[in-house]
Amino acid sequence: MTAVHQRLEAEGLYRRFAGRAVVNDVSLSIDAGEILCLLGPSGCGKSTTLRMLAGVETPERGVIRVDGVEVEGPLVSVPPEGRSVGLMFQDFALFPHLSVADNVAFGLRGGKAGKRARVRELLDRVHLAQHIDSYPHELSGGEQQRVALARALAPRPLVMLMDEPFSGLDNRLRDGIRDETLALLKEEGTAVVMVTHEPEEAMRMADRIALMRDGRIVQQGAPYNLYNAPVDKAAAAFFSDVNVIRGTVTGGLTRTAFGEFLAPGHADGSKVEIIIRPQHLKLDFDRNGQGPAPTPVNGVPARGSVVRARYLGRESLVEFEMEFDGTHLSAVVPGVFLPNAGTPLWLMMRRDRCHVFPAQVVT
Ligand SMILES: Nc1ncnc2c1ncn2[C@@H]1O[C@H](COP(=O)(O)OP(=O)(O)OP(=O)(O)O)[C@@H](O)[C@H]1O
Repeated sequence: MTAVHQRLEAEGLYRRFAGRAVVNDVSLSIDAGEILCLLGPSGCGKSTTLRMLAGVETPERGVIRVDGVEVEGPLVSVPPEGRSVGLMFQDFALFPHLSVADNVAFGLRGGKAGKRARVRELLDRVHLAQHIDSYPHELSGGEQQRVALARALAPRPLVMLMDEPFSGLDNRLRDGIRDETLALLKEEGTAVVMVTHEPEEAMRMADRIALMRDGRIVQQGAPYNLYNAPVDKAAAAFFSDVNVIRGTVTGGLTRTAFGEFLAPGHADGSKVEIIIRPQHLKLDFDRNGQGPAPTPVNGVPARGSVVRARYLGRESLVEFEMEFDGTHLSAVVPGVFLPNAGTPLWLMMRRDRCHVFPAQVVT
Protein backbone atom coordinates (compact mmCIF):
# COMPACT_ATOMS: atom_id res chain seq x y z
CA MET A 1 0.00 0.00 0.00
CA THR A 2 1.31 3.46 -0.83
CA ALA A 3 1.26 6.04 1.91
CA VAL A 4 -1.00 9.04 1.29
CA HIS A 5 0.95 12.23 1.75
CA GLN A 6 -0.24 15.70 2.37
CA ARG A 7 0.81 18.04 -0.39
CA LEU A 8 2.81 20.18 2.02
CA GLU A 9 3.84 19.38 5.56
CA ALA A 10 5.94 21.34 8.01
CA GLU A 11 6.91 20.11 11.44
CA GLY A 12 8.47 22.07 14.26
CA LEU A 13 9.78 25.02 12.25
CA TYR A 14 11.97 27.23 14.40
CA ARG A 15 13.85 30.42 13.54
CA ARG A 16 15.44 33.15 15.62
CA PHE A 17 16.53 36.65 14.73
CA ALA A 18 18.83 38.52 17.11
CA GLY A 19 18.33 35.80 19.73
CA ARG A 20 14.51 36.03 19.62
CA ALA A 21 12.40 33.14 18.33
CA VAL A 22 10.21 34.71 15.63
CA VAL A 23 8.92 31.32 14.46
CA ASN A 24 8.61 28.94 17.36
CA ASP A 25 7.66 25.32 16.71
CA VAL A 26 5.26 25.87 13.82
CA SER A 27 3.68 22.77 12.27
CA LEU A 28 1.12 22.69 9.50
CA SER A 29 -0.07 20.52 6.67
CA ILE A 30 -2.05 21.27 3.54
CA ASP A 31 -3.71 18.98 1.07
CA ALA A 32 -3.90 19.46 -2.70
CA GLY A 33 -6.53 22.03 -3.62
CA GLU A 34 -6.66 23.41 -0.09
CA ILE A 35 -6.07 27.02 0.92
CA LEU A 36 -4.51 27.72 4.30
CA CYS A 37 -4.25 31.32 5.48
CA LEU A 38 -1.57 32.26 7.97
CA LEU A 39 -3.26 35.07 9.84
CA GLY A 40 -1.92 37.27 12.59
CA PRO A 41 -0.78 40.72 13.61
CA SER A 42 2.26 42.39 12.14
CA GLY A 43 5.51 40.82 13.30
CA CYS A 44 4.03 37.51 14.51
CA GLY A 45 6.22 35.48 12.13
CA LYS A 46 3.89 34.80 9.18
CA SER A 47 6.28 35.92 6.46
CA THR A 48 9.25 34.17 8.02
CA THR A 49 7.22 30.94 8.09
CA LEU A 50 6.28 31.38 4.43
CA ARG A 51 9.87 32.18 3.48
CA MET A 52 11.06 28.97 5.14
CA LEU A 53 8.46 26.98 3.22
CA ALA A 54 9.68 28.66 0.04
CA GLY A 55 13.31 27.86 0.80
CA VAL A 56 14.52 31.47 0.86
CA GLU A 57 14.99 31.37 4.64
CA THR A 58 16.54 28.43 6.47
CA PRO A 59 14.94 27.12 9.66
CA GLU A 60 17.24 26.32 12.57
CA ARG A 61 15.05 23.30 13.28
CA GLY A 62 12.17 21.61 11.57
CA VAL A 63 11.23 19.50 8.60
CA ILE A 64 9.37 20.42 5.40
CA ARG A 65 7.98 17.87 2.96
CA VAL A 66 6.32 18.36 -0.42
CA ASP A 67 4.28 15.33 -1.50
CA GLY A 68 6.07 13.30 1.14
CA VAL A 69 9.55 14.24 -0.11
CA GLU A 70 11.75 16.03 2.38
CA VAL A 71 12.87 19.41 1.00
CA GLU A 72 14.11 20.80 4.32
CA GLY A 73 15.48 18.90 7.27
CA PRO A 74 18.63 18.23 9.27
CA LEU A 75 20.39 16.80 6.21
CA VAL A 76 18.57 18.41 3.29
CA SER A 77 17.89 21.92 2.05
CA VAL A 78 16.48 21.96 -1.45
CA PRO A 79 16.73 25.42 -3.06
CA PRO A 80 13.48 27.25 -3.94
CA GLU A 81 13.56 26.29 -7.62
CA GLY A 82 13.72 22.58 -6.73
CA ARG A 83 10.65 22.57 -4.44
CA SER A 84 7.82 22.88 -6.96
CA VAL A 85 6.54 25.98 -5.23
CA GLY A 86 5.09 29.05 -6.91
CA LEU A 87 5.68 32.37 -5.19
CA MET A 88 3.58 35.49 -5.21
CA PHE A 89 4.38 38.47 -3.07
CA GLN A 90 2.91 41.92 -2.62
CA ASP A 91 5.49 43.52 -4.89
CA PHE A 92 5.04 40.89 -7.55
CA ALA A 93 7.43 42.68 -9.94
CA LEU A 94 6.81 41.55 -13.49
CA PHE A 95 9.81 41.81 -15.78
CA PRO A 96 9.30 45.24 -17.38
CA HIS A 97 11.26 44.45 -20.56
CA LEU A 98 9.29 41.25 -21.28
CA SER A 99 5.84 41.05 -22.87
CA VAL A 100 2.93 39.56 -20.96
CA ALA A 101 3.38 36.29 -22.86
CA ASP A 102 7.10 36.13 -22.05
CA ASN A 103 6.47 37.00 -18.41
CA VAL A 104 4.02 34.12 -18.10
CA ALA A 105 6.30 31.75 -20.04
CA PHE A 106 9.32 32.68 -17.93
CA GLY A 107 9.42 29.62 -15.66
CA LEU A 108 8.19 27.15 -18.29
CA ARG A 109 10.30 24.40 -19.77
CA GLY A 110 9.70 22.38 -22.91
CA GLY A 111 8.87 23.06 -26.54
CA LYS A 112 7.70 26.35 -27.94
CA ALA A 113 4.24 25.11 -28.92
CA GLY A 114 3.58 23.61 -25.49
CA LYS A 115 4.69 26.78 -23.75
CA ARG A 116 2.57 28.94 -26.02
CA ALA A 117 -0.49 26.77 -25.32
CA ARG A 118 -0.03 26.98 -21.55
CA VAL A 119 0.46 30.77 -21.71
CA ARG A 120 -2.73 31.13 -23.79
CA GLU A 121 -4.70 28.87 -21.47
CA LEU A 122 -3.75 30.89 -18.40
CA LEU A 123 -4.22 34.29 -20.01
CA ASP A 124 -7.66 33.21 -21.23
CA ARG A 125 -8.41 32.08 -17.73
CA VAL A 126 -7.49 35.46 -16.21
CA HIS A 127 -9.25 37.31 -19.06
CA LEU A 128 -6.10 38.89 -20.42
CA ALA A 129 -5.70 37.08 -23.74
CA GLN A 130 -6.10 40.39 -25.59
CA HIS A 131 -3.02 41.72 -23.74
CA ILE A 132 -0.75 38.83 -24.68
CA ASP A 133 1.70 41.11 -26.52
CA SER A 134 1.40 44.10 -24.16
CA TYR A 135 4.14 45.18 -21.78
CA PRO A 136 3.61 45.46 -18.01
CA HIS A 137 3.59 49.29 -18.00
CA GLU A 138 0.61 49.20 -20.39
CA LEU A 139 -1.50 47.31 -17.85
CA SER A 140 -3.45 48.46 -14.78
CA GLY A 141 -2.39 47.30 -11.30
CA GLY A 142 -5.14 44.68 -11.25
CA GLU A 143 -4.15 43.36 -14.68
CA GLN A 144 -0.51 43.15 -13.66
CA GLN A 145 -1.58 41.20 -10.60
CA ARG A 146 -3.43 38.70 -12.78
CA VAL A 147 -0.37 38.30 -15.03
CA ALA A 148 1.71 37.65 -11.91
CA LEU A 149 -0.76 34.97 -10.87
CA ALA A 150 -0.66 33.38 -14.33
CA ARG A 151 3.15 33.47 -14.25
CA ALA A 152 3.31 31.82 -10.83
CA LEU A 153 0.85 29.08 -11.85
CA ALA A 154 2.26 28.43 -15.32
CA PRO A 155 4.75 25.69 -14.32
CA ARG A 156 1.96 23.90 -12.37
CA PRO A 157 3.59 24.21 -8.95
CA LEU A 158 2.40 21.70 -6.38
CA VAL A 159 2.31 24.44 -3.79
CA MET A 160 1.60 28.14 -4.11
CA LEU A 161 2.97 30.51 -1.48
CA MET A 162 1.42 33.97 -1.35
CA ASP A 163 2.42 36.84 0.94
CA GLU A 164 -0.23 39.57 1.20
CA PRO A 165 -0.76 39.24 -2.55
CA PHE A 166 -3.67 41.68 -2.74
CA SER A 167 -2.53 44.41 -0.40
CA GLY A 168 -1.16 46.61 -3.19
CA LEU A 169 -4.53 46.77 -4.94
CA ASP A 170 -7.18 49.37 -4.31
CA ASN A 171 -10.34 48.25 -2.55
CA ARG A 172 -12.58 48.33 -5.61
CA LEU A 173 -10.38 45.84 -7.47
CA ARG A 174 -9.51 43.66 -4.58
CA ASP A 175 -12.68 41.62 -4.08
CA GLY A 176 -12.96 40.72 -7.77
CA ILE A 177 -9.34 39.67 -8.05
CA ARG A 178 -9.51 37.69 -4.81
CA ASP A 179 -12.48 35.71 -6.08
CA GLU A 180 -10.93 35.13 -9.48
CA THR A 181 -7.66 34.02 -7.89
CA LEU A 182 -9.50 31.66 -5.59
CA ALA A 183 -11.39 30.09 -8.49
CA LEU A 184 -8.20 29.61 -10.52
CA LEU A 185 -6.25 28.11 -7.61
CA LYS A 186 -9.09 25.67 -6.96
CA GLU A 187 -9.27 24.70 -10.62
CA GLU A 188 -5.54 24.04 -10.74
CA GLY A 189 -5.73 21.98 -7.54
CA THR A 190 -2.73 23.79 -6.08
CA ALA A 191 -2.11 23.66 -2.33
CA VAL A 192 -1.92 27.26 -1.14
CA VAL A 193 -0.43 28.98 1.87
CA MET A 194 -1.40 32.62 1.98
CA VAL A 195 -0.18 35.17 4.48
CA THR A 196 -2.52 37.95 5.52
CA HIS A 197 -3.07 40.22 8.51
CA GLU A 198 -6.70 40.88 7.54
CA PRO A 199 -9.28 38.58 9.14
CA GLU A 200 -11.89 39.37 6.44
CA GLU A 201 -9.47 38.33 3.73
CA ALA A 202 -8.64 35.08 5.54
CA MET A 203 -12.34 34.31 6.08
CA ARG A 204 -13.02 34.96 2.41
CA MET A 205 -10.15 32.94 0.98
CA ALA A 206 -9.28 30.16 3.41
CA ASP A 207 -10.46 26.61 3.79
CA ARG A 208 -8.46 26.68 6.99
CA ILE A 209 -6.94 29.49 8.99
CA ALA A 210 -3.83 29.19 11.15
CA LEU A 211 -3.90 32.05 13.63
CA MET A 212 -0.38 33.08 14.69
CA ARG A 213 0.81 35.07 17.67
CA ASP A 214 4.38 35.62 18.85
CA GLY A 215 5.81 33.02 16.51
CA ARG A 216 3.33 30.26 17.33
CA ILE A 217 0.13 28.95 15.82
CA VAL A 218 -2.42 29.48 18.57
CA GLN A 219 -5.41 28.04 16.73
CA GLN A 220 -5.99 26.26 13.46
CA GLY A 221 -9.26 25.32 11.79
CA ALA A 222 -12.10 26.27 9.47
CA PRO A 223 -12.98 29.99 9.48
CA TYR A 224 -16.32 29.15 11.13
CA ASN A 225 -14.56 27.47 14.04
CA LEU A 226 -12.07 30.25 14.61
CA TYR A 227 -14.85 32.80 14.61
CA ASN A 228 -17.29 30.86 16.75
CA ALA A 229 -15.02 28.84 19.01
CA PRO A 230 -11.98 31.05 19.72
CA VAL A 231 -9.31 29.59 22.00
CA ASP A 232 -8.87 32.75 24.02
CA LYS A 233 -9.93 36.35 24.30
CA ALA A 234 -7.22 37.63 21.95
CA ALA A 235 -8.24 35.08 19.31
CA ALA A 236 -11.84 36.24 19.61
CA ALA A 237 -10.84 39.91 19.49
CA PHE A 238 -8.73 39.42 16.36
CA PHE A 239 -11.87 38.88 14.27
CA SER A 240 -14.15 41.59 15.68
CA ASP A 241 -14.66 43.87 18.62
CA VAL A 242 -15.79 41.94 21.66
CA ASN A 243 -17.79 42.73 24.76
CA VAL A 244 -16.35 41.61 28.06
CA ILE A 245 -18.31 40.84 31.24
CA ARG A 246 -16.28 40.00 34.32
CA GLY A 247 -17.20 37.53 37.01
CA THR A 248 -15.93 35.26 39.78
CA VAL A 249 -16.40 31.49 39.82
CA THR A 250 -18.28 29.66 42.57
CA GLY A 251 -19.02 25.97 42.19
CA GLY A 252 -18.37 25.93 38.44
CA LEU A 253 -20.69 28.88 37.84
CA THR A 254 -20.31 32.63 37.44
CA ARG A 255 -23.16 34.87 38.47
CA THR A 256 -23.58 38.10 36.56
CA ALA A 257 -26.30 40.65 35.82
CA PHE A 258 -27.05 38.45 32.80
CA GLY A 259 -27.67 35.42 34.96
CA GLU A 260 -25.48 32.39 35.53
CA PHE A 261 -22.81 31.17 33.17
CA LEU A 262 -21.22 27.75 33.25
CA ALA A 263 -17.52 27.99 33.99
CA PRO A 264 -16.40 24.36 34.06
CA GLY A 265 -12.74 23.79 34.76
CA HIS A 266 -12.31 27.18 36.44
CA ALA A 267 -11.32 27.03 40.10
CA ASP A 268 -13.55 28.47 42.79
CA GLY A 269 -12.72 32.11 43.43
CA SER A 270 -10.95 32.55 40.10
CA LYS A 271 -11.80 35.54 37.93
CA VAL A 272 -13.19 34.95 34.47
CA GLU A 273 -14.11 37.04 31.47
CA ILE A 274 -17.21 36.26 29.47
CA ILE A 275 -16.76 37.29 25.86
CA ILE A 276 -19.51 37.96 23.34
CA ARG A 277 -19.36 39.62 19.92
CA PRO A 278 -21.53 42.73 19.38
CA GLN A 279 -23.53 40.94 16.67
CA HIS A 280 -24.48 38.19 19.10
CA LEU A 281 -26.08 40.35 21.78
CA LYS A 282 -29.86 40.17 21.63
CA LEU A 283 -31.91 43.32 22.16
CA ASP A 284 -35.45 43.72 23.39
CA PHE A 285 -37.67 46.71 24.00
CA ASP A 286 -38.42 48.25 27.38
CA ARG A 287 -42.05 47.62 28.21
CA ASN A 288 -42.58 50.15 30.98
CA GLY A 289 -39.44 48.94 32.70
CA GLN A 290 -40.14 45.26 32.03
CA GLY A 291 -37.77 43.17 29.96
CA PRO A 292 -38.42 39.76 28.45
CA ALA A 293 -38.61 36.76 30.76
CA PRO A 294 -35.33 34.90 31.43
CA THR A 295 -34.78 31.71 29.43
CA PRO A 296 -32.12 28.97 29.64
CA VAL A 297 -30.87 29.95 26.16
CA ASN A 298 -30.69 33.72 26.66
CA GLY A 299 -30.21 33.94 30.42
CA VAL A 300 -31.44 36.95 32.35
CA PRO A 301 -31.94 40.20 30.44
CA ALA A 302 -30.16 43.31 31.74
CA ARG A 303 -31.20 46.89 31.11
CA GLY A 304 -29.03 49.55 29.55
CA SER A 305 -29.56 52.92 27.97
CA VAL A 306 -28.37 53.90 24.52
CA VAL A 307 -25.25 56.06 24.52
CA ARG A 308 -24.93 56.35 20.76
CA ALA A 309 -26.15 54.58 17.63
CA ARG A 310 -24.43 54.67 14.25
CA TYR A 311 -25.45 53.36 10.87
CA LEU A 312 -22.61 51.42 9.18
CA GLY A 313 -24.23 50.48 5.87
CA ARG A 314 -25.44 46.92 6.19
CA GLU A 315 -25.85 47.15 9.95
CA SER A 316 -26.11 49.53 12.87
CA LEU A 317 -23.82 49.76 15.89
CA VAL A 318 -25.51 50.65 19.17
CA GLU A 319 -23.51 51.44 22.29
CA PHE A 320 -25.09 51.01 25.72
CA GLU A 321 -24.36 52.03 29.28
CA MET A 322 -25.56 49.21 31.48
CA GLU A 323 -27.62 49.91 34.60
CA PHE A 324 -25.93 47.26 36.74
CA ASP A 325 -22.50 48.90 36.90
CA GLY A 326 -22.16 51.50 34.17
CA THR A 327 -20.28 49.09 31.88
CA HIS A 328 -20.39 49.96 28.19
CA LEU A 329 -21.50 47.20 25.78
CA SER A 330 -21.91 47.33 22.00
CA ALA A 331 -24.48 45.57 19.89
CA VAL A 332 -24.55 45.24 16.11
CA VAL A 333 -28.01 45.01 14.59
CA PRO A 334 -28.69 44.19 10.94
CA GLY A 335 -30.14 47.05 8.87
CA VAL A 336 -31.10 50.45 10.21
CA PHE A 337 -31.67 50.68 13.95
CA LEU A 338 -30.93 54.10 15.38
CA PRO A 339 -32.59 54.57 18.78
CA ASN A 340 -32.08 57.95 20.45
CA ALA A 341 -29.49 58.39 23.15
CA GLY A 342 -31.01 57.61 26.53
CA THR A 343 -33.52 55.04 25.18
CA PRO A 344 -33.78 52.14 27.63
CA LEU A 345 -33.43 48.69 26.07
CA TRP A 346 -32.82 45.17 27.38
CA LEU A 347 -29.82 43.08 26.41
CA MET A 348 -29.43 39.32 26.51
CA MET A 349 -26.44 37.08 26.00
CA ARG A 350 -27.20 33.90 24.10
CA ARG A 351 -25.31 31.23 25.98
CA ASP A 352 -24.16 29.38 22.85
CA ARG A 353 -22.49 32.60 21.65
CA CYS A 354 -20.59 33.33 24.86
CA HIS A 355 -17.09 32.19 25.71
CA VAL A 356 -15.73 32.01 29.23
CA PHE A 357 -11.97 32.51 29.61
CA PRO A 358 -9.69 33.07 32.60
CA ALA A 359 -9.40 36.80 33.27
CA GLN A 360 -6.21 38.28 31.94
CA VAL A 361 -3.97 39.61 34.65
CA VAL A 362 -3.04 43.19 33.93
CA THR A 363 0.64 43.69 34.64
N1 LIG B 1 16.01 39.10 8.21
C1 LIG B 1 15.62 39.49 9.40
N2 LIG B 1 16.50 39.98 10.30
C2 LIG B 1 16.11 40.36 11.54
N3 LIG B 1 14.84 40.31 11.99
C3 LIG B 1 13.92 39.86 11.13
C4 LIG B 1 14.25 39.42 9.82
N4 LIG B 1 13.11 39.00 9.21
C5 LIG B 1 12.13 39.18 10.11
N5 LIG B 1 12.60 39.68 11.26
C6 LIG B 1 11.80 39.98 12.47
O1 LIG B 1 11.06 38.84 12.79
C7 LIG B 1 9.76 39.18 13.25
C8 LIG B 1 8.72 38.46 12.42
O2 LIG B 1 8.74 38.99 11.10
P1 LIG B 1 7.77 38.48 9.95
O3 LIG B 1 8.03 39.32 8.74
O4 LIG B 1 7.87 37.03 9.82
O5 LIG B 1 6.36 38.85 10.57
P2 LIG B 1 4.96 39.00 9.87
O6 LIG B 1 4.00 38.36 10.79
O7 LIG B 1 5.00 38.52 8.48
O8 LIG B 1 4.75 40.55 9.91
P3 LIG B 1 4.34 41.57 8.72
O9 LIG B 1 2.90 41.29 8.46
O10 LIG B 1 4.57 42.91 9.38
O11 LIG B 1 5.27 41.26 7.60
C9 LIG B 1 9.68 40.69 13.17
O12 LIG B 1 9.89 41.22 14.44
C10 LIG B 1 10.78 41.07 12.23
O13 LIG B 1 11.29 42.34 12.52
